[in-house]
Amino acid sequence: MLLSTTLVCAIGLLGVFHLLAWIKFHASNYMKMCVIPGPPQKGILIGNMTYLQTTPEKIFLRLREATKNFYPIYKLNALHKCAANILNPEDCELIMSNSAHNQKGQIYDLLRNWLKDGLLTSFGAKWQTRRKILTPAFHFSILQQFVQIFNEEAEILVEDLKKDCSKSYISISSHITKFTLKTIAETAMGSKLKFETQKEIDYYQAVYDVGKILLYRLTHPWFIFHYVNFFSPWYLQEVKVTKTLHNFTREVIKHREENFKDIELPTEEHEVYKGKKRLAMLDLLLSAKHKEGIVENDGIQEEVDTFMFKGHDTTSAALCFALMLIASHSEVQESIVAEMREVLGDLSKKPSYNDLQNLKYLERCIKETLRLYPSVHFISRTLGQDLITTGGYTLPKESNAIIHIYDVHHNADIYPDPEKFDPDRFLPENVQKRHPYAYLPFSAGPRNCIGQRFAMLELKTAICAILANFTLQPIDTPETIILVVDIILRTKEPIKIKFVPRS
Ligand code: HEM
Repeated sequence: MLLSTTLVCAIGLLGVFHLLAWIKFHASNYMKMCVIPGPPQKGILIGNMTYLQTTPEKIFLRLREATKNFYPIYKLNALHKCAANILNPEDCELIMSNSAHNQKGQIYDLLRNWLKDGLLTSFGAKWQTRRKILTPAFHFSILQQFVQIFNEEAEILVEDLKKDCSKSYISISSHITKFTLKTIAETAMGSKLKFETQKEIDYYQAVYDVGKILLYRLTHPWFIFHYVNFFSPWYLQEVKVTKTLHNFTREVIKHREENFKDIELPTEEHEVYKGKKRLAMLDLLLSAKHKEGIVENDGIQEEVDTFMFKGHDTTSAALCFALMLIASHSEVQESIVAEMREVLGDLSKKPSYNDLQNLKYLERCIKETLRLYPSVHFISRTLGQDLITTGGYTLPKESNAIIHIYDVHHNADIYPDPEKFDPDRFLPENVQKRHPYAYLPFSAGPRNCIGQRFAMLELKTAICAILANFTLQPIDTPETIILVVDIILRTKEPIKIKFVPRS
């Protein structure tokens, strides 16, 4: 009896010590960050939650307003956490170039039910091993093979658009999302989706539903925290949708693994590059599992889910914005088509990998699209050590830093007349004049986007296929769309464009 009472007391005391240490740690971080300016708060706990608890379009505007008022840095508080919001290239560099700050910020907890601990969300040794396994999947010889898939899927997209082009406009986002989802499914998992079977339709619906749930959590920031999320009205729906997503990818992996022997995996690393057969990213993971035992089934699933998410939503948003900008700037559209004629000879020719590399003007248009509308408009890190910003503020170890890529890209001192669509900003001589961290659509430093060259090729292929078949006329324009905060930058309503068949 005495022993058990002593044990309970000891555990209780330990708990109290832990709690005190935890309070001391957060209070000390809070005090250090107090001096950073920021929007008005309502007490320590509520902080800026009410400032951010409004509609997604108003949150978007409030963030821009905060940038205007507090540049180059401001703080936001929620519960016991304080985040520094970083707006200038110099501080971005301090954080992104230093691998001590490689750990993602708390906001990524939103994604953990779905993506678990995949390449996007993991850090440390696990992230390093996975990045090493997956990097060969983006070697140029593998990307060369993917161009065929991009062309096949772009052709299906064009056929889809042809069915609707007699209408006065097409709301493009569902067409484009299907294209990018199918493209990533085939390249990442070796799986050709048609969205005809019930399982595929359910998966497509689940990808859509999970986006809505994540947006709800993002705009009700207390639900970002796991222990609070249990009380979210969407929690059970999130569990159900996540199960559908996981069941689908688990089955695809199982099927691919059963046929694993037929896939002719490379035996040496250099054979990955020489392989004549199309290799899906999943094959590299299966190879790592079977040959080296360095990744388990759960690990493979984390990565497949991560690639399905990161590989479709980002490119879909970028393609929608690019098409809107091209439709709204007829002179740019003509110049892209003129370049296509020059490089391809005949507009109906499917571009090869080399053709795509030679479409330099189109590349500048895509870069400028991603400047104006960076699909990933913010990223966040947990700082691995104290950091002193260029303005002299100390950001303590373990505090969160949010890098607002959107605001860096819209800074008038870096990009004069920042709302103007001007692809020539990306002429080499103009790029040279800017700070290397002034353009961050794919992030930068060790945790940059592994799929950036993949994305550029996919976007170019789709735009070529569309412009070879249609002239685009504007319905929505940069002036009429309403941008909203989401994990990915989106418009409030799907973008509308008129597609006129090219004679
Ligand atoms: C226009 C298209 C794309 C944009 C704008 C984009 C942007 C980004 C950004 C900003 C990051 C850093 C995220 C962070 O630090 O939190 C990132 C990471 C990542 N991206 Fe992309 N991405 C695009 C396309 C793709 C594609 C097509 C794939 C896959 C095929 C992909 C896979 C990933 C992965 C796996 C990561 C995590 C990398 C790591 O932490 O090691 N992305 N992307």
